[in-house]
Amino acid sequence: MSTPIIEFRGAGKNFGDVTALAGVDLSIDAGEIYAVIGHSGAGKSTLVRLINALERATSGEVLVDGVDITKLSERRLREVRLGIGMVFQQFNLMRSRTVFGNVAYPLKVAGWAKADRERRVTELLKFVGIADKAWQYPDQLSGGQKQRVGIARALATNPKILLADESTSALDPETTGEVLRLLKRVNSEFGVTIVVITHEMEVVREIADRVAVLKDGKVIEHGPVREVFAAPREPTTKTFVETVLRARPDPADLARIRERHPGRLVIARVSDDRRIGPVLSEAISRYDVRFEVVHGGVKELGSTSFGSLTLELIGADAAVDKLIADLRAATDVEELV
Ligand SMILES: Nc1ncnc2c1ncn2[C@@H]1O[C@H](COP(=O)(O)OP(=O)(O)OP(=O)(O)O)[C@@H](O)[C@H]1O
Repeated sequence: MSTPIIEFRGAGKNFGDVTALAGVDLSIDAGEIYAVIGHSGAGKSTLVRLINALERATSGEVLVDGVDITKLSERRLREVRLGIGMVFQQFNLMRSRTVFGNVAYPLKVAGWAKADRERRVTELLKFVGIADKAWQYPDQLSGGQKQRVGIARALATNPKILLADESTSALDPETTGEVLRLLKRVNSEFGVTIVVITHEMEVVREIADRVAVLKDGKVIEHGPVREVFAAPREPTTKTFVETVLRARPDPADLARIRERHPGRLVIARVSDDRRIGPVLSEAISRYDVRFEVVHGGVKELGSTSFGSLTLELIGADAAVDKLIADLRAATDVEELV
């Protein structure tokens, strides 16, 4: 049985007339990587800020390690916050301190002895791969290196939870990939629960076990990443998934496809458990319909693959209708009209 380390129970947050979060129910297990995705203004930062009580919920409960933190005094909250690390995309490093000094800072605040601090900082800088930069200043570092310092600093006091804000990504895609792989190591080697907020589905695909989609302050869909990718239900989720797959022809592609393919066009979602092969293999013999794959993309996710294929179906209208109906029994199919 997995144990929730963070639980939202009907949690809401209003800023005056603005409802940033409304009745959020969400449960994050110890040791998992949980992604929260949503467009700008959906409420992601607010959700994360409720976890370390930088904001207080205006309704409902937020449990961290079984304790409802909405009811705690500031003094008790400081203790809870010690168990939660935070990595900001804007880095928030102190420019006047060296890399070493930045990572050592939270240990100093927590009252660690000098020798212990030095040992811990050295170990952390090695772990994040910037031991050789210990005596440099933030301004001398690249974005990726700064992010590594931020991760080392966030891990300094051995938090159980790490909150990572990837939503205003200041890094190029390659560096983002390196940072995500580092976060994965933090999770697998130290068992740290990671909550990552993002507006990129590629980030979700690369790193997360489960994902929640936020829209207008509500969780509209959540589940294991593989399931959400294979069968997104809500239109917002479908759009996010499509940005990763790039499987849907954009209007310019579609215009070119139409010039060469006058038959009816459908987009079929495919995954390991949504196979269209059996239906298509009988297209000619059973339906007297020819088909051609005219566009598509299939990606790997863990041990499964998923994606979308755009097919041209050529045959009598009634026959094509029948084939589409049988494809629909196997998966989501959309006709492009
Ligand atoms: N301190 C605040 N005072 C007033 N309104 C706020 C405050 N913080 C957030 N909001 C509002 O709450 C809503 C959710 O904001 P939030 O920052 O949580 O969204 P987000 O999904 O993190 O967006 P982004 O991706 O742009 O950071 C928005 O309408 C925002 O304007």
